[in-house]
Amino acid sequence: MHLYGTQSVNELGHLTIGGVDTVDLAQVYGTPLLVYDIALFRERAIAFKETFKKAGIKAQVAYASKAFSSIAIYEIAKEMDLSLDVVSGGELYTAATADFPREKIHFHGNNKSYTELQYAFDEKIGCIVVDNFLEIEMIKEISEARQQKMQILLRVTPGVNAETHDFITTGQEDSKFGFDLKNGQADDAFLKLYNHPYITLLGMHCHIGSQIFETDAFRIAAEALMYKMIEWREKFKFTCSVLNLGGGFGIRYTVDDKPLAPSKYVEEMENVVLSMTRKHNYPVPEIWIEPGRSLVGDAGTTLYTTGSMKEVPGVRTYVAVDGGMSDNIRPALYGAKYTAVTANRMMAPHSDRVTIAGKCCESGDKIIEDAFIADPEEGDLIAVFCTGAYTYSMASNYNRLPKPAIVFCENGHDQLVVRRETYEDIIRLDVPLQKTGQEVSL
Ligand SMILES: Cc1ncc(COP(=O)(O)O)c(C=O)c1O
Ligand SMILES: N[C@@H](CCCC[NH3+])C(=O)O
Repeated sequence: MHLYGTQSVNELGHLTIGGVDTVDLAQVYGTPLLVYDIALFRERAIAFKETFKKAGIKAQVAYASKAFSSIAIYEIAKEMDLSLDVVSGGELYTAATADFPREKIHFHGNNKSYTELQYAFDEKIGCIVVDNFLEIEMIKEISEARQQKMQILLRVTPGVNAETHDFITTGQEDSKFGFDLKNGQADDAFLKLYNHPYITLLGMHCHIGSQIFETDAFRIAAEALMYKMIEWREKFKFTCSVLNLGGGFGIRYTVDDKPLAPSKYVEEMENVVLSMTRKHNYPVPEIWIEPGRSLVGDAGTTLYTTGSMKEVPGVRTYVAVDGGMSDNIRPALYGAKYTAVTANRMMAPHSDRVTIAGKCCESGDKIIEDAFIADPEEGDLIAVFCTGAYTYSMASNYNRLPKPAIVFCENGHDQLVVRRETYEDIIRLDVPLQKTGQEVSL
């Protein structure tokens, strides 16, 4: 049994997270409940930052908050002196509500709307990561109309195919994101922005994919971007001051995943940048990175209560829990694998092989096939590990299930940071038909 971060087992045989008994958490807040180990988040943030510091390289570590966005996690990110990636007006609004330092907010997205871009200017954020030609025109128009400066990075696709699930690779040429580095698009984008009175081009950005376990792909991407930067200096006498290499650092969902320490990814990037800048006498750019999953993924654990069970003789036993694909779509969407334990009976042998099913009306609503838990009983508390990234942020109200509550635990204390949805929340946007006395014809 692999435990993460501050997880432990107390004298009652209960799983604890951040020094808090998960059985108590379930009683106080109900289930499903998403519990974050905040010390683990902090540890990871420090590991990324310290590696740059040791090498004496100026850096920004931006939390890619699409992985999990809430006011409280932005407050923790602020405390940890991280920067922040947002990909929508909604994430920016959440960041503004958390009073996140605007100059450390970077705005991403392959189809930012005019309104979203205006909002970014209103908030005077630190940087817009420009993704396409339409966006270039919109940013020019807004900055000129307002006579307001804006810093930008150009997002490019370096043609790197990182080994991960097809849907979560982004650095290959056939991608909806960014300007192609090889076919001249990136140069065209550069020329449209170069020497603009209000737009300050800081440098280049790429993000090659997610849940990556090797450093080669990052090295190849970093080299490709550095070569382009060197070319722009030769051709246009322009020097990039920022190289943003994105996120994508893998975590351990199951025994098959072998993630590297944060320092390993960062050191590889540093080595490429330092050796190429030395060789080409190029000023060392600031390196920016954007970890999402590796900051929050294994810091999150979902607690479910077991309900009905069904044995299909000779095939499998289904153990149903009180959540499902509505709070974690990743197994259904990507075939993502997780591990689980029986949190209220950690000392019992975890030798029963079961399928943990959700409660949604879909046969594919399975959280884990072939989970090994204690001999299941109705009312057990199942803890599914590593659910901190891309679960709540991708959650839905399918079957009108209310979204779970979220609790942060640290040093023996727990705090509710997102309350559980109620049935009133579920219908809050519904507009009943107006009673006019006449039938509505649609
Ligand atoms: C541009 C960008 N940056 C950062 C991330 C964060 O990736 P991860 O959560 O894998 O670290 C993503 C998501 O893949 C992304 O699209
Ligand atoms: N949502 C994906 C990752 C997408 C990363 C964002 N570009 C996942 O759950 O793994």
